[in-house]
Amino acid sequence: MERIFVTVRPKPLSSEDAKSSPWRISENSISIANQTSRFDFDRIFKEDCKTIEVYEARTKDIVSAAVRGFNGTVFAYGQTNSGKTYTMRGSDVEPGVIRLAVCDLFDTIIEDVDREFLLRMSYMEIYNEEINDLLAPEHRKLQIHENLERGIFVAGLKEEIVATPEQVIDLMEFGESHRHIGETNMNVYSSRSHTIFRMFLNTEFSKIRFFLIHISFTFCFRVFGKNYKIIESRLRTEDDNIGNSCDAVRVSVLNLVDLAGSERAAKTGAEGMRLKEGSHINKSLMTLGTVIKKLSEGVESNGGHVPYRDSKLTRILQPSLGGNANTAIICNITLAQIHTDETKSNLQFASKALRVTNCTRVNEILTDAALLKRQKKEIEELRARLQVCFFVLLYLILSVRGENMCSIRE
Ligand SMILES: Nc1ncnc2c1ncn2[C@@H]1O[C@H](COP(=O)(O)OP(=O)(O)OP(=O)(O)O)[C@@H](O)[C@H]1O
Repeated sequence: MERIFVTVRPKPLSSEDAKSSPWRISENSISIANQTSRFDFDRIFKEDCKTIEVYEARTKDIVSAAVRGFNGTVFAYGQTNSGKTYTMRGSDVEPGVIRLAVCDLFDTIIEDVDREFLLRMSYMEIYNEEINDLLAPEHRKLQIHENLERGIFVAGLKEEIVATPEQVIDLMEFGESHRHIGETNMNVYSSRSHTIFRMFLNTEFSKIRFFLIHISFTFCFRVFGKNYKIIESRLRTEDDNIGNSCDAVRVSVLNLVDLAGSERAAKTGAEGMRLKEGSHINKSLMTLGTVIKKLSEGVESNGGHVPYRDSKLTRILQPSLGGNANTAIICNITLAQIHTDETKSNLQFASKALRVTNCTRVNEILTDAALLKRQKKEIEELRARLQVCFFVLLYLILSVRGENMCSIRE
C-alpha cells in the first residue's frame, strides 16, 4: 500500500502582499495566524524554491519506478493563477516537471543495460467536459472506454512512438499550441482545460511487431550514434532457457497532469464563454474533491460508491486515485490575504488526499514464448506428479494383491 504523496508550493508574493499575509509556515506545517487549525504535509517548499526541488521531492522516484513497471501519476492542483502550469510545463528559463521527467526517463532507460524499451506518448485535454487530442487536433470529443485488456482508456487517442527527449518535447509543444488558454482578470494565460500528458507502453504489441520496432530503433540509434534502446521493457538474457519471467513484458503508464484552476467568477470577471469554461472547471474539480474525500474515508474499501464517473477527469484518473499507481499531488497555493478562503479550501483538499492509499504492483505481461515456457514447465511438473501417483497406486495394488494371495493360500 502506498499513500498519495502531497507537497505544497506557494507562489512568490509581492513585498506588499507578504506584509499582509495571514499564513505562517513552519517546516512542513502551515497555519493561519491566531487560528488553531493547522495543515501538515509531506513537504512545503519555500516560495523561492526551484522547480527541480519540487521534481526531486517525489516525481523523480515515480519516474524511475515507472521504468521498473509501476504506474505513476503526478498532478498540479490549485486555484487559478497559483503556478500549476509554471510548475508542470515550466518556462524558457526554468524547465517544468514534465520536461524534467522526460529527460530523467530517457537517462534512466539508457542506464538500464538489461532491458529493452518501447516508449509512446499521448497528450490530451479535457475542455468543457470534452476530451480533445492535442497531438491530433482533428480528434475531438473522444470517448472513454473500459475493457479487461486495456483497463480505462480514451478511444482514438493518438499515441506517438518516441525515441528521444527532443522528440517528446517537440510533440508536447505542438500539443501546447492547441490547448485552450484564455485571459481572465486573474491570469493573462489562464488554462481553460485540464491536460494529461502520458507516456506508456503498448500492451497490444505482438512479438513480431515488437522485434521489428526494436530492430528499426536499434538501427536508428546505431546510425545516429545514440545509445537509446527504446521502450516497453523486456529483460535481456543470454540464456533463453532461464526462468519463466525472462520474456515477460512490463507495461507502465506515467501521467503528468496540469489541472485548470478553481476560480470565482467575481474575481476572474468571467462572462459568456469564460464563465461556461469556469463552471465546467469548478464542477470537475468538485468531483475530484468528492472522490478524494470518499477515498480518504475508506468508502471504496468498504464496498461503497465513489463517483469516478461524474467527470471525465476522475474517470480517466481513476486508476491513479486509490488504484494501481504511485501518485503525487503538488498543491499550488498563494499566501496572499485576498485569497485566504481559496487557499484554505485547497489545503483541505490536499489534506484529505494525504489519507488516500494506492495499491501498487509491477505490471507484467507474459509474451507467447514465456507463456509456453511456463506451461511446458507446469506440464512437466504434472507429469512427474502423475508418475509418482502411478507408482504409489501400483505399489498399493500389488501389496493388496499380495495380501489376498496369502489369505487364499492360508
Ligand atoms: N514559482 C513561481 N515563480 C515565479 N513566477 C511564478 C511562479 N509560479 C507562478 N508564477 C507566475 O504566475 C503566473 C500564473 O502562473 P500559472 O499560469 O502557472 O498559474 P496556473 O495556476 O496555471 O493558473 P490557471 O489555473 O489560471 O491556468 C505566471 O505569470 C507565472 O509565470
